[in-house]
Order: sequence, then C-alpha cells, then structure tokens
Amino acid sequence: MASAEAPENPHASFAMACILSLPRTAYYFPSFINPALESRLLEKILSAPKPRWTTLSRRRLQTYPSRLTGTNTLIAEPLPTWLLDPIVARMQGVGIWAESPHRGPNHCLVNVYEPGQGIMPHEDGAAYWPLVATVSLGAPIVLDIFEKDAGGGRGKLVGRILQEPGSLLVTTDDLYKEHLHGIAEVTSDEDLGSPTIANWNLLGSPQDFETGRYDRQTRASLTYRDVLKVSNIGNSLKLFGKR
Ligand SMILES: O=C(O)CCC(=O)C(=O)O
Ligand SMILES: [Fe+2]
Repeated sequence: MASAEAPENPHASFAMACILSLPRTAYYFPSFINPALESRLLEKILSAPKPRWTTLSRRRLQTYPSRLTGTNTLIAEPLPTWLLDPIVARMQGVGIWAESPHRGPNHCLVNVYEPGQGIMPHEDGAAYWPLVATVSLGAPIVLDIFEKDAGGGRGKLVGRILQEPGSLLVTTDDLYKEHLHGIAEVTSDEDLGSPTIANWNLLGSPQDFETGRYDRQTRASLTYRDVLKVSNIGNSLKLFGKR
C-alpha cells in the first residue's frame, strides 16, 4: 500500500504513490497521519490568536515561522514543534526531502477554506525548492491542475486531485515548475470518479465518494516548503544583544 505510516522500503512506497496520469510529478499518500493527530493539528490551527491570521478574501492563512522578506528570504528560525513533530521526520523517512538544499522544510503556509472558498490557479514560484508537501486536514477537497497558456496564465485543465483528510500530496518537478494549481470556489465538489480524478486508484476510502460528490466543509492544509534563501540575521542580532 502507499501508506507512509511505516514503510518497509521507503523508495518502494514512494514509487507506488506516484499519480501516473498527471504530468510529472505528484505523489499521493492516503492516511499519512491518523485521525487523532489530524484533530489535534486542526484544533491548534483554528484556536490560533487573531494576530497569527492573514484574512484574504477567499481563505484564511497562517505563515510559519514568519513571512518571507521582500527579497524572498527567510529569517532563520525553526518551525514550531507541533508542525515539525512527527510529520517532518515521517516525510524524511519516505525520502521526500532527500534532494532539497536544507534536507527538510523550513517554511509552512497553513490555509483554511470554508465552503465556497478556494485559491485562484497559481504557481508557487522560485522562492522555494520546487517541491510542496501538503497535509490535508478536516475534510476532502479537490485540487485542479492546469497547463500554462502562452502568457503564463491559466490554460487547459489537465487533472484533478482529490485530497482526503489525513493525506499527504507532494508536487514537484515539471508539475511544480510548468503548471498552475488551484481550488475552485464552490460549496460542493462534483463529478468524482475514476475517469475524472487522477489519484482515484490511490485513495484510502474511495467508497466515501461513491455518490460522485460531497459538500465542502472546513478544510485546512499544511503546505511545507524549503525556502532557498535563508538569512541568519536573527541569530546575529540575538548574539549581539547578549554582549
Ligand atoms: O490548500 C492547498 O491544498 C493548496 C494551497 C496552495 O496552493 C498554496 O498555499 O500555495
Ligand atoms: Fe500553491
């Protein structure tokens, strides 16, 4: 199975998680975290104090450990323990960050979507190593993948990925660099089935979607990334202050 809970051979499990009908490369791991951890994380996110949130017109956002500077630089600071442990070690166990410059994520954007909310088709850009690892919490949601048109805008829809709660989705390579992704602003996701959902054969609970639709509920995502430029200015300031 593609579950990453306790892979006997991490590389075998990674290969089995590849979504073969999409441009290279997306990997889908159902049940990457269990429901108990999922509810703990969700509670932590939803109870965060107001200053932690950025409220956008179509979703709410928290940024850990801090926002990037104007030059897309991260001021060095570890991710909080609740985002690191046990998720990051588990990802590293599957080999997800084996080639990234810092061998692990140093940044995490946490998105919360209410029914009817979403995210416009976009690319995640050059500030990051070209890989995003997304843990889904609370409810399912469909991520749409588009080609870029000649001007870099939204082109043809090339696939839809159904992200179950507790799953991990990894997008990298050409899929990261040459495609856009987005979440439709709808109150239900429809037309779900093996012909229309790219990762249908990898789902943990396809029977949950046998009606071909579901109503959206509050869904959160932990999107882990490796920021390329990191500045140690924060540490230098602390040292300086001690003298
Ligand atoms: O919530 C998601 O799964 C996608 C979010 C996303 O694309 C982003 O934060 O850049
Ligand atoms: Fe994104």
